[in-house]
Amino acid sequence: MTAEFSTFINIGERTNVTGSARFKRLIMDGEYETALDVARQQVENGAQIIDVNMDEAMLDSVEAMTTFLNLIASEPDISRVPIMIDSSKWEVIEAGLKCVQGKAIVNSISIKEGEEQFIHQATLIKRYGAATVVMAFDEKGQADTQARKVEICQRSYKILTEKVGFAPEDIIFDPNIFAVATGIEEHNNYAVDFIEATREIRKTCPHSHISGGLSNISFSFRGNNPVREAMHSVFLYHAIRAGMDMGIVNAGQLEVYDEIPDELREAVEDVILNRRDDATERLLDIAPNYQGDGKAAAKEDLSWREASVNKRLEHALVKGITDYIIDDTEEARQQAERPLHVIEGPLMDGMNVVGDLFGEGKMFLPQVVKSARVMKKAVAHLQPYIEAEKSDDNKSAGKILLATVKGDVHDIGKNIVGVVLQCNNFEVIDLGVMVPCEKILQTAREENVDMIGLSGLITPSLDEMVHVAKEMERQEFDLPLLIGGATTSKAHTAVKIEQNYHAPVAYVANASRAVGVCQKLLNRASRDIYAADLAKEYDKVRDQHARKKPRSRPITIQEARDNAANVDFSEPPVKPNQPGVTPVTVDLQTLRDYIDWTPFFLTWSLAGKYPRILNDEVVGEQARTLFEDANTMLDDVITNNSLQAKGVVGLFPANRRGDDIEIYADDTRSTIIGVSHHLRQQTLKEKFPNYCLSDFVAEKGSNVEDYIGAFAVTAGIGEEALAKAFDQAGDDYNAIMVKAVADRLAEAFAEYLHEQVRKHYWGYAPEENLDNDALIREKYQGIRPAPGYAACPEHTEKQLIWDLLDAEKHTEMSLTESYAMWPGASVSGWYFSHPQARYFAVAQIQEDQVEDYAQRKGWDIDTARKWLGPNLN
Ligand SMILES: C[S@@+](CC[C@H](N)C(=O)[O-])C[C@H]1O[C@@H](n2cnc3c(N)ncnc32)[C@H](O)[C@@H]1O
Repeated sequence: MTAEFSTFINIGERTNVTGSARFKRLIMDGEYETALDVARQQVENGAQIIDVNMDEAMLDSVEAMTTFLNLIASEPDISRVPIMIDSSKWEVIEAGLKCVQGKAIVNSISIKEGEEQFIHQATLIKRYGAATVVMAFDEKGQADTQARKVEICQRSYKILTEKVGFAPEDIIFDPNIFAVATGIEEHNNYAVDFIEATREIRKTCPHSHISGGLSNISFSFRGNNPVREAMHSVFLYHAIRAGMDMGIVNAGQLEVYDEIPDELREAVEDVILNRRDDATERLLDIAPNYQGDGKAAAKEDLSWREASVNKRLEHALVKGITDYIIDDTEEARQQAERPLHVIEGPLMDGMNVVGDLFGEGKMFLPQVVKSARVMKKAVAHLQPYIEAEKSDDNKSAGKILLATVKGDVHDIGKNIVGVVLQCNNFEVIDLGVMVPCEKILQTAREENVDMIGLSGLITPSLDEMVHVAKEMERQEFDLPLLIGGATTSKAHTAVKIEQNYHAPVAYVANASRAVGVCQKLLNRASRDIYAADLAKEYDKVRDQHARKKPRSRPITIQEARDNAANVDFSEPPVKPNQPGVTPVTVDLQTLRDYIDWTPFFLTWSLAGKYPRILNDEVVGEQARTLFEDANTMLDDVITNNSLQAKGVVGLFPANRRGDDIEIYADDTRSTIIGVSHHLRQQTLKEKFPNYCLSDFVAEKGSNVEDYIGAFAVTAGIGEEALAKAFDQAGDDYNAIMVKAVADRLAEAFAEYLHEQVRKHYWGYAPEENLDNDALIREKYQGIRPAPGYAACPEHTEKQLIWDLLDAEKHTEMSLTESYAMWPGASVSGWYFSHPQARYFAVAQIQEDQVEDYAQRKGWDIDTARKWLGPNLN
């Protein structure tokens, strides 16, 4: 697998008031918490750095930058990526530097105002431990030619490293991407100037990085997206190979390099590489042909059937076409000396092409999973012949054991990693979900595996992974250990896991990284070098972690309570129409209309909002196929009744007592049937309250009779059996698809039931009339916070929901020892009806609250620390 694309760092740019109208409006209106969602979406969509810019004349930019960055600091899911502080005003940059605790990046400085100021600013940046973007700009202006770009960057590099003592790896040059094909002859070489300057700067300024804003290049083709996207793709293709390793690249504005029609690619390449004088005219001539649907013409093309059998196999693998695979495999078998040679030859060659295209960002995950399905079919066809030969010289790239750890049931991500590894000729032993440590280690021994990969989604799984690492050390294992899954991180791996185990431990951020990491770790020669690099990197992460200033100033729990949300209860809460516990059944056809499809595409690593994604220029075709497949699956499960949904809702009288909520049997409020415990934000808030969910329920003794709701829903009854059946038929794609669809149905059930509760069961919003889009955007009154999420991060509270609702009896849903819900496609939570109720993140809490919480829960302090671990420093 080639690494160029997978090491490219993508900078998110939506948190920029100059670039995003929506973000600007949110900031101008002071809606910072919603603006945070913009940042969060960027991270969820794969941005590895987020650029924050508050340069707007009507704004106090210093204040806006400070407020926003402080808010980001208390959102671990956002602040795990570095922040790029983007401003043309130095005071804004400095204000930003004061707020960011992790690694910040300044955007940007240059020698345009002279060396003295440059040195002064760089010295300050260095003091903050930040990296910086350096524009190719000097006293004479912005660099446009290769020579000027190189000269200014080299000069800046020399000053930074020699006079300021700046770490070269913290220098990111932006040698200016300018528009080409503008009709002005002097502009024709701009792309080449950038690419060649990049090559030279990377060579002469060791360890520095190169970045740039991609969309400028195609500016003159505004209005013709297919051509712009082809230009972006071609430019990036060459620039990355020359050493560009970062950039503002909107994935939605990028064509797959190999998919650009030949004629267009050639014309674009002529322009980008300035290969002929009439390049611009030629591109202008053909550009109109590619507007709109110009690319669709070749769809039904079966000409590939005329190629050689090896080429046909490759084509089928790359395109995921199963229709002819048995015939083609058989033809190849008859031509081969031995059946095994078909696997080792054309099939593996084809999979290598898939691996390379994926590694370069030219193929997407669902395509790879489909390729795997084709491969499996071919192998299944050959298997009897291979066995008849009694040959066992199977040359796998290595044997890898994968498992979701004890207490956790989530496995879509792990399954995808497994498929990707298999595509790359690794033998995968997948132990499934909820696998106890002993079983993992015992199987690893018995099967003599080369590596162990652990996965987990919920926070308690982090501790279980630490446990497995410690056990591996104690039992004297020497195998590399891979760590992955939604809540895992490089920081957690470095601080909590790696130190406990002497052999290599690697955090794998996503499926596309897995193959590269495994290959490096399984090759004896590269393993030691890679392991040493990893160890060094984790040392650095630990060091940064240890030196990290507290994210924001901690306050005592009393101070936090003194700044509780001021919630208005002058309007009496609505009494539920249907108090007590009510089981709910619903047919999947109804739920179908409530599905939020955007997360579905993300599961398959396709970023973009539904329905727009279906017409996205890059992933649109993939998204449409995937969407069609999901709907076929939905049709099937509905017709065959192979998945079922069950839920239960409970509405109870309740009042707040301190940070807890007492839940009563009936309106006499004399019998407490449960106490729901909550945590309060405990860092200094300048503009906001220190929220706790119980703030949204009226206080006991206030004479306000309030209520709370609880729910548990699943759409996963039948999910496991179905996934297993697909798995056994060698159809990983549909095995993953079932779970992805069941997950969507479960979330849809939660959305549907919440609406029913607002309008009927509780009935506090009987007139509500929202379409699905408005429901997804949570335009209704009230919230349904889910234990384990940021406002109520402590998972054991789910037990109370189970007890109050008798959830197991009504829904067949159960809780694991880590409080994961089984089946996987399940959702549970609380209902708060107050119009002021909102989501927030408890984030970091202090020892006094831990003690207080332990007392409220009846726990000893160690138990409290264990369950509150993710919110402790
Ligand atoms: C994870 S999304 C699920 C809905 C989304 N439309 C989907 O289909 O995936 C939003 C849900 O997560 C939970 N949630 C989000 N933020 C939360 C927070 N800060 N605290 C508690 N729960 C939260 C709530 O249950 C909310 O309804």
